[in-house]
Amino acid sequence: MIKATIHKALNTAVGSMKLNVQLSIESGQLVTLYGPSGVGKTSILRIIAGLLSADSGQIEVDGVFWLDHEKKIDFSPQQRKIGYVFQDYALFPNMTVRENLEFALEKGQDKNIIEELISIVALDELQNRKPNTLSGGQQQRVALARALVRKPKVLLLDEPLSALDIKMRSKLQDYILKVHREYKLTTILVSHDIGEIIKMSDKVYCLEDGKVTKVGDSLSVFTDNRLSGKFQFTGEVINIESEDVVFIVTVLIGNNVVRVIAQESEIVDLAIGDKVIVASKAFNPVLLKV
Ligand SMILES: Nc1ncnc2c1ncn2[C@@H]1O[C@H](COP(=O)(O)OP(=O)(O)OP(=O)(O)O)[C@@H](O)[C@H]1O
Repeated sequence: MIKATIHKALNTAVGSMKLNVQLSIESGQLVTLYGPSGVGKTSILRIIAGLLSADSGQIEVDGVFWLDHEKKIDFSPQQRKIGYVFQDYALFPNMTVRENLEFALEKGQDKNIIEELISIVALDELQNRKPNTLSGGQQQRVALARALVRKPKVLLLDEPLSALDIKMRSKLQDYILKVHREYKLTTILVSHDIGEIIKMSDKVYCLEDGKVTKVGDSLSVFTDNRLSGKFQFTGEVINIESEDVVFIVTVLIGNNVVRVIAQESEIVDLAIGDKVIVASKAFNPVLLKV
């Protein structure tokens, strides 16, 4: 179980912002941090990893305090059992896939973990290649495997899939879920993709201006239980046009474009770029802003 209380004054482009969050994550859960750019999601991950110091707070993982500001406990990043995957892979370009993994081994650590990880994320054929000869998805599989070499308890994923196309994302989501379950990890993911969040997470924390505004299981957080439809898709509004007495809202769902007829009352709050849920209600499509 991870219990964290984090306080940190951050300097944003428009002045200072106080990061004040409390997280409570059961062991084995996959939890997502969701919110607009600049609300402090990466800072939370970096503070948990020990890469950024909090002004005050506590981080307790399975009964061990990694951080207790009052008691002056502050574990180094090496002492925290963390695996960290970034959006930009951050692999060593001059090393092969296998060497990238071996470099992460601790002194004296059993090397069998390397074979195991190569096999679990299907890197057998690629293990002697250099990162710049691999696709983004393949590189991210290497980064994921590398983050697991030291057998972390906690896996931190900072928008790991946002540079990948939809097909690759879906494949990588499956790999992440596989390792999350197989290694019984507690995983914290940062993601903007609501479909991804619903597919992957047990719980989601919505953040605004450094504070948690909503927390719960992903489906109820994003639908607010307002919908009982048989299907629900999330997408982004790419056009709104009026036609006679109704409006046509064009929504990009994955790589499909869907046109939904809407009443004026449904579109008053809606703008291009908004995330929406398209669902069914009594056989009619309905739109709901997320
Ligand atoms: N070490 C630091 N000290 C003070 N302020 C910082 C520090 N690191 C980041 N910030 C500021 O904190 C704010 C939040 O940044 P952060 O990267 O945590 O947001 P985010 O929610 O992850 O955003 P994005 O989705 O764009 O990655 C930014 O305005 C950033 O400039």
